[in-house]
Amino acid sequence: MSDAETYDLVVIGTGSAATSVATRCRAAGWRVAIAESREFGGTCALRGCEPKKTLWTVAEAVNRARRLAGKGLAGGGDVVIDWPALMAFKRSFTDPVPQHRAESYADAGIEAISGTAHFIGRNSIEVAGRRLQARHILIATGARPSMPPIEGAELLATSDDFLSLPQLPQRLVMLGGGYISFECAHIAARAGAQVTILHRDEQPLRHFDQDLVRRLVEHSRQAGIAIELNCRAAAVERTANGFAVKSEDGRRFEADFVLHGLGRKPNLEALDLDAGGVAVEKGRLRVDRHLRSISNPVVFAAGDAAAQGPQLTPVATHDADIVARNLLEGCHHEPDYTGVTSVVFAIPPLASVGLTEEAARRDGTSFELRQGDMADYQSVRRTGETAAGFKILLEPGSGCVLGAHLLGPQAQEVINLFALAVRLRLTAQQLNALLSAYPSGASNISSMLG
Ligand SMILES: Cc1cc2nc3c(=O)[nH]c(=O)nc-3n(C[C@H](O)[C@H](O)[C@H](O)COP(=O)(O)OP(=O)(O)OC[C@H]3O[C@@H](n4cnc5c(N)ncnc54)[C@H](O)[C@@H]3O)c2cc1C
Ligand SMILES: NC(=O)c1ccc[n+]([C@@H]2O[C@H](COP(=O)([O-])OP(=O)(O)OC[C@H]3O[C@@H](n4cnc5c(N)ncnc54)[C@H](O)[C@@H]3O)[C@@H](O)[C@H]2O)c1
Repeated sequence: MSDAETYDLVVIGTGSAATSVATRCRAAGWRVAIAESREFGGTCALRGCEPKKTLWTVAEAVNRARRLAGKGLAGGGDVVIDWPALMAFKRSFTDPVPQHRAESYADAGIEAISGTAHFIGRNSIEVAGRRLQARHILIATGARPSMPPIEGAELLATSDDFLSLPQLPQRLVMLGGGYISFECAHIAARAGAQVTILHRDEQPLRHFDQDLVRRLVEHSRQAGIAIELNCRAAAVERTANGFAVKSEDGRRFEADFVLHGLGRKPNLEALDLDAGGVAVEKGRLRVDRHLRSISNPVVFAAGDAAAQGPQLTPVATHDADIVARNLLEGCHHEPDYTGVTSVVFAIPPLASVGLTEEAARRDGTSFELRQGDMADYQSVRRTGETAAGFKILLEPGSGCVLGAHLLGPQAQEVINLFALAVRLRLTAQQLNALLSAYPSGASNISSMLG
C-alpha cells in the first residue's frame, strides 16, 4: 500500500451525477480524482438511455414502416430488424465512450483511476491499491437491480444483458411492469420475439397517468406483447431448454431469457460506508437538503445513489449541478425536482411531467382537466399510429399548468414544452401564445388546451 495522496475532491463513479462535478471543481483549480469500477462513462451512456434509444429508434422505424405499408410505402410490411447489425450500430455509439472519457479527464488534469473504491476513514478512500485523502468526497455510484424475494433470482438477466444480446432469444419473459420491461418488450417484439410481461398488481408504470397506461397496455397487446397483470413472480428455475417462471398464483411461463425489471436501488454495498461514518437507512444514504451526508460533512451524494429524486438522467445532472455549486460557492443550494420529465420509450412513447390526476385526487389538490384521444389528429394518422391521447391538469383560477401526460408518436418531444410550463409556472394562456411550427407535434398544444 502506497502513502496517502491528497485531493480536494474524490468522486466515486463516472456517470451523469459525477463528471460535471469533477470537471467544474478541477476548472476552479482543485486537485481532483475520479474512480470507476467498470468502464468510464456510467449507465446512461453505456448501459441505459443512450443504447436503449438507439435500439428504440430502429424498432420504431420498423413499426412505422409496417404501419405505413399500403399507405404509399411499398414493401413496408417486409421490413425486419437485423439484430446483430443493430447491436453493431449500438456499439458504434457506446464503444468510443470510455476512451473518450479517459482522454477528457486527462486533458482536464483529473486523476482517473480504474477500480472499486471504498472508504477507509471519514475522509479517506482506497481504490486500486491507492489511499486517497480528500477534503470532499462525492458518492455518485448509481443504482443496481434490487435483489427481489424470488427463488432463483440469480438466474435473472439484467437490462445490461438485454442491451448487449448478440442474438435475440425467441421467448422473453420480463418481470415487473416498469420502465425496463416495457421498453425492452417493445424493442424485442418489433424484432420478432415472443414477449410476456408479468406485473404484480393492476397498475403497471404506476407513476404515469393510468388512463394512458391502460391505452398503452391494450396497444402493446395488439402489438403481440402478452401482459399479465396481478401476476407476482415468485420463482425462476432452469429447464431442459431454458427457464420457467412461476407466479405466486401458480402459473408457469417458459422462456429463453428472463429479464429483471423489478426496480433498482442505490449501489452502496462495496463502499464500506461504516468506515467512512456515512449514515444509511434502509439501503439509502441519509443526506440533508444540500445533498450532504448528515453524519459526515466531507461526503456529498448525487444521482441514483443519492435517491432524492426519481432515478433519471436529468435528476442526476441536476444533482451534480447542485453539488458542484455547494462545493464551490458555499453549501446553501438545494435540488428542485419540480417538472422532472419522464418518458417510457414504448412504441408509441408515454410521457409525463408534474402532477398526475391520481396524485391530485389523493392529496385533495383542485384541478381543471383537459383530456382527449388524439388518434384522429392528422399528425398521428400520418404516422399510421393508432394509440394517442393526452391529459393536462390546470390550476383553477390561475390556469397554471400543473401536469401533462401524453401518449403518441411525438410525445417524447412535445412533453418538453409542458415541462417548461410546469417548471416556470406558465399558464395555459401563455403556452397558447406559442407560434409553433405547423404542422408539428407542438402545434397540437392549442387543440389540447382547448
Ligand atoms: C436500461 C436503462 C435505461 C434507462 N433509460 C433512461 C432514459 O431513457 N432516460 C432517463 O432519464 N433515465 C434513464 N435511465 C436511468 C439513468 O440511466 C440513470 O438515472 C442515470 O444514469 C444515473 O446516473 P448516475 O451518475 O447517478 O449513476 P450511473 O450512471 O449508474 O454511474 C454510477 C457509476 O459508478 C460506478 N461505481 C459504482 N460503485 C462504485 C465503486 N464502489 N467504486 C467505483 N465506481 C463505482 C458504476 O460502475 C457506474 O459507472 C435508464 C436506466 C437503465 C438501467
Ligand atoms: N425511460 C426511462 O427514463 C427509464 C428507463 C429504464 C429505467 N429507468 C429507471 O430505472 C429504474 C428501474 O427500472 P425498472 O423498470 O427496473 O423499475 P420500475 O420501478 O420502473 O418498475 C418495477 C416494477 O416491478 C413491479 N414488481 C416488483 N416485484 C414484482 C414481482 N415479484 N412480480 C411482478 N412485478 C413486480 C413493481 O410493482 C414495479 O412497478 C426506474 O425506476 C427508472 O427510474 C428509466
